[in-house]
Amino acid sequence: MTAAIEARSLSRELTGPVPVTLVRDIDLVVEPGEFVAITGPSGSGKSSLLYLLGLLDRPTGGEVLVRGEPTAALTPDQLAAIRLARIGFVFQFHFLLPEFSCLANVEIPIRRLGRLSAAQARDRAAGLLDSLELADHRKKLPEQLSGGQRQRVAIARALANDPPLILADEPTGNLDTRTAHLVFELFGTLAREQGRSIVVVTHDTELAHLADRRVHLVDGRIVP
Ligand SMILES: Nc1ncnc2c1ncn2[C@@H]1O[C@H](COP(=O)(O)OP(=O)(O)OP(=O)(O)O)[C@@H](O)[C@H]1O
Repeated sequence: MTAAIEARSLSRELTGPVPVTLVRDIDLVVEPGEFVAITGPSGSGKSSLLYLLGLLDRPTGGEVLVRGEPTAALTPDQLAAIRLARIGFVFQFHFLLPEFSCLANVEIPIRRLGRLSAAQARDRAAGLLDSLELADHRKKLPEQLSGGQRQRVAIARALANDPPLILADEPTGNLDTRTAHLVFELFGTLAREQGRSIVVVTHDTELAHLADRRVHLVDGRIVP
């Protein structure tokens, strides 16, 4: 099986008067349908690794392969095209557009992809919200929802491009324990039932146990 995403000897250093190593020598393979949690203390490099896997940052050593394809030689436009086609991002802060309804927040990125008519885009956005049990909240503004509901809208938006890979950086950092569990269970469902690969950064080791596998970072390295 071709890995959804793979890191080979991945390193990221910042040069300057005091060089900083964000991640060092990371080898990681994430298979289709696999749900992986990246854990580790604050400052251990979790976000840095996720940004590299998401092609939002470039490594200074090693490489990232998407579906077995090397990415090192690609231009910024080519990297953006891969992100658009293959990766959905979820962040700690939902970044929903406050003046638009939940439906519009999901519909707008679908329309930007330019593949569907306005009516089809609206139907798809509504379907995504329904599948995340947000059917009753389509017309509401983000501020009218709870934190967990808002994060579910953000996940629906991340699914706009039907990505085989979802990368999430502390998506439950703002949520209470019960809601955080529900969000992790949702990721598990997206992996098991829809075959998507999910990589979630969390400092919460209990939540991480809801993933199929845990990768623990200390000082930018994977430790057993
Ligand atoms: N642009 C930067 N300049 C200098 N140091 C940086 C920069 N970005 C990250 N760092 C440092 O690199 C290390 C790794 O940061 P990173 O955000 O990846 O860790 P993290 O495990 O996600 O932390 P947290 O759980 O606190 O979000 C930290 O020590 C951080 O201070």
